[in-house]
Amino acid sequence: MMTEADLREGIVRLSKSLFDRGFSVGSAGNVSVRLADGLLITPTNSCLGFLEAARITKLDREGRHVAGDPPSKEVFLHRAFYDTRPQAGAVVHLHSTYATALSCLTDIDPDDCIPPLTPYVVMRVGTVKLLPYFRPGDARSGDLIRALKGAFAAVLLANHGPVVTGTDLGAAVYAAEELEETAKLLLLLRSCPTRRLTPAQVDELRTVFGAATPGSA
Ligand SMILES: O=C(CO)COP(=O)(O)O
Ligand SMILES: [Zn+2]
Repeated sequence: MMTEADLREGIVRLSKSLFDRGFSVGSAGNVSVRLADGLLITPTNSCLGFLEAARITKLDREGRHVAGDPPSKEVFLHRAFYDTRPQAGAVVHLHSTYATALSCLTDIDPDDCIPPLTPYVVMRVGTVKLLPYFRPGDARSGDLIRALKGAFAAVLLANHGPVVTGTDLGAAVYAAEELEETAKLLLLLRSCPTRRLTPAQVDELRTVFGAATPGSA
């Protein structure tokens, strides 16, 4: 069983890993984990590369500030996922370059904006819904996630970036990385005739690996 101290250290370590590899820049992005009595989330305006475990924000189950610095202004995105997906143990929001580029295109399918190009995006991420643009910190984006009733493990915020869940922080980070790499492939292949996995191939992955699909983590 991980202690709160372990989870704080995990947020510091994996957030730095994301930052060091260019998945976040400046003070963009935020990371949280679910606790039995609330959640831990990165403080607002913090850089994912330079977090301090003791300053990570703790909120209680009602969202009240219990410890650490003031929370990310996107905390409602994270709480919307925790409240609607019991299997979600962690949430990662990034402005990673290729996923954000994809989120700005006018011709992507809002119900399947990261189509099944490779097995791992099916296994780690599942179907991704595109949500309409609201400014960062506007609670209406949280309402849109709640309206999905937990059916998606990940969403793409239009002209902004991805919000990805996993059963624990490691799984959420892997899924965010897989989403970003698939967005990169989609953009690299944009002008090429491209083979996608067939529905039967997607179903096989879901059967064999219990892949991340709508309705699972
Ligand atoms: O990604 C961000 C806004 O969308 C960063 O916001 P915070 O610094 O408040 O976490
Ligand atoms: Zn953001």
